[in-house]
Amino acid sequence: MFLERQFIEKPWGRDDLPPEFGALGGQRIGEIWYNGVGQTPLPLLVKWLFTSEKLSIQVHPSDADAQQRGLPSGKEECWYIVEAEPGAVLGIGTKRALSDEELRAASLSGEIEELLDWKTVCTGDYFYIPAGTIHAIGAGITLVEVQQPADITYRLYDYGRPREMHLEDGVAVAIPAPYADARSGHVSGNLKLAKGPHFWLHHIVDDAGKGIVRDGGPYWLVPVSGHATFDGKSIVRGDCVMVEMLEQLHVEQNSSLLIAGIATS
Ligand SMILES: O=P(O)(O)OC[C@H]1O[C@](O)(CO)[C@@H](O)[C@@H]1O
Repeated sequence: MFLERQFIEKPWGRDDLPPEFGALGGQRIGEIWYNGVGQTPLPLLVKWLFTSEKLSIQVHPSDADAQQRGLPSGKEECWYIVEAEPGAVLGIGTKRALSDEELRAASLSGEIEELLDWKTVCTGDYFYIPAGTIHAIGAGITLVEVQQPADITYRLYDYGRPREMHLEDGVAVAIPAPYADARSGHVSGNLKLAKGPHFWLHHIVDDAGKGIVRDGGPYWLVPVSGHATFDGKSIVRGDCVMVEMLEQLHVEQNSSLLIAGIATS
């Protein structure tokens, strides 16, 4: 099933998306969400993000934090960098551990921007972002994000943009400490990128890569570059296809395709 695109406007988005993502009528699009028929939400949310400015410095709740607030689930996410302008950065974790009071004060003053640990990124970098991690995606980046299907972001700092802030919830759920998650790195071949309690993400570059996928379907196929077919039909960058089996998937040599699925163990 080819999933339906939902275009989300964001102040940090772009009005010049590559043509394969569809006509946008001059809107400033930050995200494309991939939903089921009639825009039905699915148990995993795949997004493309396109940035021209920094996103808010933010944090997401864990399942337990979300449930305490009457929300069905928290939000963990994983990023794969598709393109990054030279010098483009992501902020993940803080340079040192902070107390709640320090985090609150730094968020109010903007000092949080200097306390965040910014890293230069390039095509092929990936990061699993556990709930509670303070983070911000920088400008000039195109990435694929796979996440729990919960639209809950607590903004700690937004560079003065006139958007809603969530300081108290953000401070309550944040774990303000250096990022040290082993589910991060740089990939160019067939590799299991990350597995969390809710979902997993693999990167494959040819048909042999299908062999590393041990978990059952459904599978979300996200072509990034090169050429792939499913059941004889071309699937190209801009598509996201949900399938039950991988037998009919063919990935040409030196392509780049992400496969995501729901964690069952
Ligand atoms: O608050 P902002 O800056 O719009 O950022 C929200 C976005 O950030 C992300 O959590 C990525 O970090 C997206 O999933 C989410 O839609």
